[in-house]
Amino acid sequence: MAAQAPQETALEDSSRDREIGVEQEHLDRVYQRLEEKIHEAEFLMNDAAKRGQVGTPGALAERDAQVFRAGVHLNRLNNEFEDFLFGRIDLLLGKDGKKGPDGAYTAVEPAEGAVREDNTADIAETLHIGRIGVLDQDYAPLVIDWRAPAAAPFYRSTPVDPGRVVRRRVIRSKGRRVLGVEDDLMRPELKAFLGGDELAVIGDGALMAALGQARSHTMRDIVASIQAEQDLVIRAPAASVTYVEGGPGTGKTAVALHRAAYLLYQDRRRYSGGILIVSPTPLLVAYTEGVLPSLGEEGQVAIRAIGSLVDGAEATLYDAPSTARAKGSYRMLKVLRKAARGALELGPGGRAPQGRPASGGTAANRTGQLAFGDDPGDDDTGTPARTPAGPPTRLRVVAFGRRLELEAAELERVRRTALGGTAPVNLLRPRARKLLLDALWTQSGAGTRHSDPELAAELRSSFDEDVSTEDSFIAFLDAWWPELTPQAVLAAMADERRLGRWARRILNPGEVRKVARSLRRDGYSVHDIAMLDELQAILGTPARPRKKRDLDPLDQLTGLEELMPVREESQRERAERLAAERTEYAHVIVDEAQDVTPMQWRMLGRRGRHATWTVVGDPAQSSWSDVDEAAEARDEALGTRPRRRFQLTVNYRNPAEIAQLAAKVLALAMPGSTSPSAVRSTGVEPRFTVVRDSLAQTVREEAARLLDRVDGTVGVVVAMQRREEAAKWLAGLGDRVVALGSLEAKGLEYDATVVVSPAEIADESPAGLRVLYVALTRATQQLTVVSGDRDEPDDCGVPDLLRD
Ligand SMILES: Nc1ncnc2c1ncn2[C@@H]1O[C@H](COP(=O)(O)OP(=O)(O)OP(=O)(O)O)[C@@H](O)[C@H]1O
Repeated sequence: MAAQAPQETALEDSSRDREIGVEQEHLDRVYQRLEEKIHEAEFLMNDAAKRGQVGTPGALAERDAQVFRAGVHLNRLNNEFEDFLFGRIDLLLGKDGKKGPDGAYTAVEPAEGAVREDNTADIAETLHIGRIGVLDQDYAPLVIDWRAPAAAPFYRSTPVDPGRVVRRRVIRSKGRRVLGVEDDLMRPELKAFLGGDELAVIGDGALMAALGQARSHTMRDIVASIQAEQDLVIRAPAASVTYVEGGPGTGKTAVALHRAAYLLYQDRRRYSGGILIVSPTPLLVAYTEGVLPSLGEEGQVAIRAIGSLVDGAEATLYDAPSTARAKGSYRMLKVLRKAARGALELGPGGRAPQGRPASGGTAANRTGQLAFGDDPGDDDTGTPARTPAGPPTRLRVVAFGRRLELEAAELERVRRTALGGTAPVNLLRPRARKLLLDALWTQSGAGTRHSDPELAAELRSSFDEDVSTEDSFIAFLDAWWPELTPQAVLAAMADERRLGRWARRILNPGEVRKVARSLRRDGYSVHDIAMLDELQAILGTPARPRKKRDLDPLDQLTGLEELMPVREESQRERAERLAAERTEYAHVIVDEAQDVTPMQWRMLGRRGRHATWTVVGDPAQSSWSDVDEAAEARDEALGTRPRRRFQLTVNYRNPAEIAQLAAKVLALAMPGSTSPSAVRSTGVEPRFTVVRDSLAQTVREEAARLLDRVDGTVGVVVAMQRREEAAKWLAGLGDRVVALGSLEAKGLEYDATVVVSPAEIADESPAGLRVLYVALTRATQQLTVVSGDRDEPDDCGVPDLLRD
């Protein structure tokens, strides 16, 4: 942390106070203006409400639009009131005298002669940067929105390439009080004057101050200290695919979130189609979702875990690595295609296999349409405990006074014909119905009765009408070609024998057994969610008549029903409703993209068919074993859109001491790759210890020790198989400490971490070394490694994997 130097002189103190006073004055003006704007917005809303429900439709439309705009504005102002102002730049005169829409001069480079020959210059423009823009009564900028072009130099300017910036200042405030300022000089060689006084320079680096702060359970925004290489990504044009790679702690997640806010600001209309941010775990969603509201967005951005992308199903279970490999790979696609068609033949009427959720889980329960007859039981063999009810094997109807009958073989032929091609199975039902009617018509012989085509057609149509309204025909069709749901097909795959049939020559018998067994559990894994989504695409959703929302007659009159929810719903409810209704997005941001499996890429691809993309990841942290197959799937999902690649190179999270240790594992996991350079050092080396009395006791003591040493959070990272017991080890230590499995640690960070048995973590999956690399890079200050026997620690407790 950038503590104040003890030898700071009284003179320095007084110039600091003076500069704080200057910024306080400005902040007071800004708040005064904000209050005026809030009153304006409130007045607008009240006034519009008072005008009541009278007037022409046009006037009512105008009223509602006004209420809508005022509501959004008010909400924003209220949200942004805290720590509103955070930056300032002092600039030289620009090349031309042109101003942009935000009232600031647009030139990036200084005018000739802006710096005098004796290396002195005058500050020609001062801009304050904040979370949203504020203009004064004369439309001069009091605060520039951080996403506006005029704010870019605040992030981009460096001493090597300063542009017009002389001094860059970060302002720290709480509520309405300015607490401190930190300056960086971009042109240290220059003597610059502002209003006749020499420009003051205070403090020693805002970035270091930000990085040293204690961590909480939620992420903070980094608007005040975005670095130049990060800013390039945040402001990259949205066209096509922006691909960002960088090691742990380089700010990929932070950059992705700020980019969402930036894109919305740049082109709100275009992104009203929604921005989807996909995170690997609900833990990471919870950690990051607070960042966006503080960036001034209200609802167009959905942050979802990859296991929560399918409505009505939520991933709560983990798959063993080998099961996950089978479920996530492209091979599963072929299995699902077979299963979707095969499931038709099972027919309705039985009950869902044991173990699927009793409510909300199986299609049978949710839609009442379908349940399968057999139950795999819980044993490893997957032997069916009962035979399926099966589809009906005979169709009997009476038409034109004759009894007609289709037997099993004929029905099978009709089914095959109907299933030909690749159309979604559920959408083929009308075709199957037509083919059945054709077969019955042929059997009736009625087609030969008339040579006149018009009469023949009439006869056929009345035949179709008669048969298809007959109760026995309707019941048959429902049983023989039921509408399948993804959940029901997945439930059908829980039967090992059946899955073995559908997966013949695609999965090996061991995989079939593991996948079937995993599908008999109560709940879903992230991989199941991608399978459900794929099945939805394979099955298709038959069109249904749309239910009309109950509308106020006045809304219908004005045609403004879309605006009404603003008055009825909170912003959050509205955002949730929009997110739930949305299936495709205008921009998709994928965080931790290195872990996305081929099947998951297909799921994401369906949500961004017409989208632009930001894909953020680090191959060295990938927990997915077949990196090439995932890359192929990613390329397929992103299509042929051109890619723009960025690399982030600086590690802002880990101190050098921890980064150096993690680099040893990186060298094993991905020989030849370079680690990002750590930006700071704490002087505290990682601590190594071995199990003393018991693993539980040792870990507990080490966690308690770290809780004493840091102000913020402590994370205890264990192999996935230990995560439940680890939570018990920490009981009673308070909520600053948490236990998490290695895969859950992805993307998160803590002040200090205890990594328990590197060997256990590394041995847990084929990508184990990369998972260990993730585990070792979570701490912002201190790291303790606890070794068990399996780690083969040396005399100093250093495990084999972490030795030189
Ligand atoms: N410019 C910055 N100013 C202040 N803090 C920053 C900056 N960039 C990154 N950080 C901080 O560094 C930490 C790491 O950032 P982030 O989690 O976005 O990294 P990441 O690249 O996604 O890491 P990982 O790959 O390990 O998940 C966060 O605490 C973030 O706030």
